[in-house]
Amino acid sequence: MNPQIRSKQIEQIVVTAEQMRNIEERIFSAGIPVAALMEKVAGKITQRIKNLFLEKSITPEHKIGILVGPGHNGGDGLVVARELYFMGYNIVIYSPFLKRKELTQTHYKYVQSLGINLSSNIKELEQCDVLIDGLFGFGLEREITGEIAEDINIINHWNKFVISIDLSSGIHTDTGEILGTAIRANITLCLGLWKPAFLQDTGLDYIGRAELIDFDIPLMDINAIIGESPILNRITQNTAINSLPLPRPANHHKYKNGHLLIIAGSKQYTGAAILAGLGARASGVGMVSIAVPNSIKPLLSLQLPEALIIGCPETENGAILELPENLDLSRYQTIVCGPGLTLEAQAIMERIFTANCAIILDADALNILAQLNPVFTLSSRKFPTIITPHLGEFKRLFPELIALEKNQIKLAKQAAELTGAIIVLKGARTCVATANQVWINPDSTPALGRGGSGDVLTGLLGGLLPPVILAKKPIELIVNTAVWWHSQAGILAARERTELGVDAYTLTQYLILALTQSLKTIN
Ligand SMILES: NC(=O)C1=CN([C@@H]2O[C@H](COP(=O)(O)OP(=O)(O)OC[C@H]3O[C@@H](n4cnc5c(N)ncnc54)[C@H](O)[C@@H]3O)[C@@H](O)[C@H]2O)[C@H](O)CC1
Ligand SMILES: [K+]
Repeated sequence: MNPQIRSKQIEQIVVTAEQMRNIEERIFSAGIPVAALMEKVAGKITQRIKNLFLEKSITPEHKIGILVGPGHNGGDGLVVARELYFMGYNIVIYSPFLKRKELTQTHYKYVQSLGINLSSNIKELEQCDVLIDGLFGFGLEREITGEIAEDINIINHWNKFVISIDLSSGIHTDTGEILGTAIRANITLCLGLWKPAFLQDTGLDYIGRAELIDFDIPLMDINAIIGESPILNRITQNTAINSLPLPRPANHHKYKNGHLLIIAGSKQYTGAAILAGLGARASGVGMVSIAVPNSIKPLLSLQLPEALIIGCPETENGAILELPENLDLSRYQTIVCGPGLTLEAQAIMERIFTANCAIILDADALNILAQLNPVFTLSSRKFPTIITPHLGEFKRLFPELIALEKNQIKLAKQAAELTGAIIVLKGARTCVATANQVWINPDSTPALGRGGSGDVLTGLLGGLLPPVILAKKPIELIVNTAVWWHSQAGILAARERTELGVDAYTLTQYLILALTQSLKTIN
């Protein structure tokens, strides 16, 4: 198979520890010997580590410490140690275990026979320039305690450059939770297929930069275990770009490209409406109408000359009191509601909840919804509903779920099952959940963690929906596209302006730039 096509398919897949074990079992029973596979995998890890050493100017004079666990993660570590030793690197192995799996023990015996330095004192690794962590991989199930936990804490305290094999030791493969303690890696080389730990906020600080090392597991074996439509999926550049309405049909006029209504803003939070409008601008939607309190209408017109600004009667404090009576909501394919509304805009919500088109609820619309029996309100909707809470808003909406579950992927999926809405649970690793599937955005930047960045996402998503709805296509995938695109803009802006330089307005200016760059690399 063409390696590029394979890589596009592989990068979308996520497997749990159990699924990985089952896939592994299939290929072992098909005939590849366990030792041969370990040799192949560790060879690929060694090659990648060698390149990382070149990038970091680490030469054979430097000292490399290898942490070796009792299972096959330790086995990988030992093969890497042996190969680096033969390349001339100065290696010291630390493996404080009395028992090892058979294959791991065999490799241990061999490195011993080669005379590679085996240390029994963690302090001796303090002289190392780099540490390679082969303590535990997807076989870790219980808490790390005792001497090995103390060792890990000492290692973390040293702040050395650490490369973890498969998973940073101590992280639970499926939940990303820290089991007692965990190695704080700079780079983690995930083996074969992505695991859920890489896609959740909990373990990210320990995983560092994540890279996938493909070792040619046949796709038929993967598919036999994960099925035709796997529940958990990674959003990739490929899936995101493919869902965009590009190229546009030559005969499309503005209304064929869809009409979005944004209901947002107040005297207090004027910027939120502007940012949502600028997010929508980048989507290429045919028409944007923005309903705001009357007093801020001139400001919106100035910032968004292409939009139709609808002034609404307002409360004493400058929030929307009601929508104009003659506002015909059936003209829009999508309504975005929420950014900067304040809780005072509660009176407009009944019309929004019963609107006969797709609605996207964000920010204050979610805070208002939280007071109105969210599960009942959302599940009563007859048209598509998307909600975009961060964890704080999610807690207010679904306190009963939060009481029983911590895992963000499960939480989002349960909320989608309960309500029938598409849940965009925002975080460092935003996930998009329907009742049947969850998609996770694997790449983002902490630069996006600031006020207004969510308003941009909501506007962008709002603008992307109408053409999809007009084309009568399913909307889930375009939600993924919005989440991915928004992050890519943040990543590009952070690269050019540092993580401090990505205010929400600047972010809007990077949306089209990020898309242009992606389109160049995908072709
Ligand atoms: N993915 C693949 O197909 C391949 C994976 N490889 C590597 O193998 C590991 C998984 O190996 P496994 O032996 O199943 O598990 P681990 O090495 O992660 O660890 C299990 C080992 O550790 C003991 N243990 C578990 N928890 C604890 C604890 N809290 N404290 C102490 N000891 C603990 C347990 O009893 C086992 O002995 C995978 O990550 C890859 O690195 C292959 O090399 C190639 C194919
Ligand atoms: K590891």
